[in-house]
Amino acid sequence: MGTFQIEGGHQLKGEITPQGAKNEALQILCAVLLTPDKVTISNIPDIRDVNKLIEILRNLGVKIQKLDKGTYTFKSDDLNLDYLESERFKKEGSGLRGSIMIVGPLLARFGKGYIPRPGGDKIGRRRLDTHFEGFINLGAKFRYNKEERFYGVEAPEGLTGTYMLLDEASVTGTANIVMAAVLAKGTTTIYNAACEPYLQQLCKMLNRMGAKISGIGSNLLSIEGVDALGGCEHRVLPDMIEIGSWIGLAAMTKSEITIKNVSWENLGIIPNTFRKLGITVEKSGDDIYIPAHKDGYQIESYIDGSFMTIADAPWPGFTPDLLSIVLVVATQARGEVMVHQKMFESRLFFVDKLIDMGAKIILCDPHRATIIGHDFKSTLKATTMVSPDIRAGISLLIAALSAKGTSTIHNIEQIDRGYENIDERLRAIGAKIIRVQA
Ligand SMILES: CC(=O)N[C@H]1[C@@H](OP(=O)(O)OP(=O)(O)OC[C@H]2O[C@@H](n3ccc(=O)[nH]c3=O)[C@H](O)[C@@H]2O)O[C@H](CO)[C@@H](O)[C@@H]1O
Ligand SMILES: C=C(OP(=O)(O)O)C(=O)O
Repeated sequence: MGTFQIEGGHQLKGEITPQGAKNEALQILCAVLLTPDKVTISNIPDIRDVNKLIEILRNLGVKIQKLDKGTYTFKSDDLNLDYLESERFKKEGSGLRGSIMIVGPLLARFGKGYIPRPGGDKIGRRRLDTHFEGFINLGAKFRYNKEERFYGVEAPEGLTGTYMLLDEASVTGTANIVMAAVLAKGTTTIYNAACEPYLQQLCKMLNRMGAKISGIGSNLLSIEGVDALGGCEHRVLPDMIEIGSWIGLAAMTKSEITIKNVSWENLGIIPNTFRKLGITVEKSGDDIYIPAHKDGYQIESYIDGSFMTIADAPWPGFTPDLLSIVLVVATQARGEVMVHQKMFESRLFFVDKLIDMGAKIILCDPHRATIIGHDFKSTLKATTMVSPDIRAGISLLIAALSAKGTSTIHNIEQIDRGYENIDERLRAIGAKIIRVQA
């Protein structure tokens, strides 16, 4: 278990460039399985989850070449499908959430797809029904081995397009079904589709490969099946969750930070949500400029004067992956806010650690926390903590950077899952953080 030691209380200053988006990269990497031709992808983040998925692709027989930092070519012309039934795959496939998205492309191209129960954050129930109901709708046969927690779908005769109304707008579920439908016979219509920029990027990439997808960016996708897909080039967008994390970090440490090349048009409601906390988020070309909040930041209230709530929702709503950051930033705001995490039932428990550090938070129930900000009149106290999941981890790190004294965060592998080289990048803007090897 790796550890960070963080000396808090220092203002940071400078520029930070976001990495490529983790959740987009996981989808895009799975899409390389849909064609025997070469696919070139750039801006792939060098993070644990992505590297694990690249390893799975390699073990599946995908020929992978690294051209440059973040740029790889993939060629899936001679796959080793036996790997899917190996003990090794059972271990490697369950190491991350994103591995679930190899099933759709494999089913579409080879008539079968298998996956052990995927990993990812332990933040509540993470069911896969939407994925498999989608495949079944397309004509696949489904089986599940309860003992081994191993899922399988098969369609030796191929898939057939149909209309489907998803039971929820699942992000990875929509990506999986889209990747299966692009090679199905006939037209598939997916209503209540997720439409995060991750998915928009995936659909645009698939169209460049020869797919016929319309409705991109909406919750109604239409996919006219084609016989085969070819190669393409694709660049992963900057990671909007990292961008939100840096906005929170700047405000909470009263630092002046420029976040470079953020792709503003793909940030949706994120900048405005931080503005509701009173944070100045300035657009400067394609950068975000956050001035030092010397006088703190004041949480807005609603027009009628009632209490602000920040809640998650499928895109274009506010992503659940930034609620933990909103929560930690609110601990030093002027005013009160309720954070309502609707999607996941175990994602707010980390507030205990913030309370230990001196934050004023009431956990109303597993989904809702009320935060009363200190307005910097009292700083958080340094402590020792364990990172329970990726976003709680970064939130605790932000808390530690703002706290008085030296904090220790264990289990930083959770943070490394999604943040590239975070200690070095934070040191470059003045943070006092060191990585202590396990
Ligand atoms: C690898 C990857 O891309 N992971 C992301 C993906 O996970 P993932 O695709 O696993 O998450 P899903 O979109 O399937 O669902 C997330 C949770 O929200 C619930 N739910 C979902 C849709 C809805 O309309 N109502 C609802 O309550 C689901 O029951 C589930 O508990 O999307 C999540 C939701 O944005 C993000 O937190 C994860 O970072
Ligand atoms: C929940 C997350 O990731 P995963 O779905 O990979 O667990 C996240 O990125 O916040």
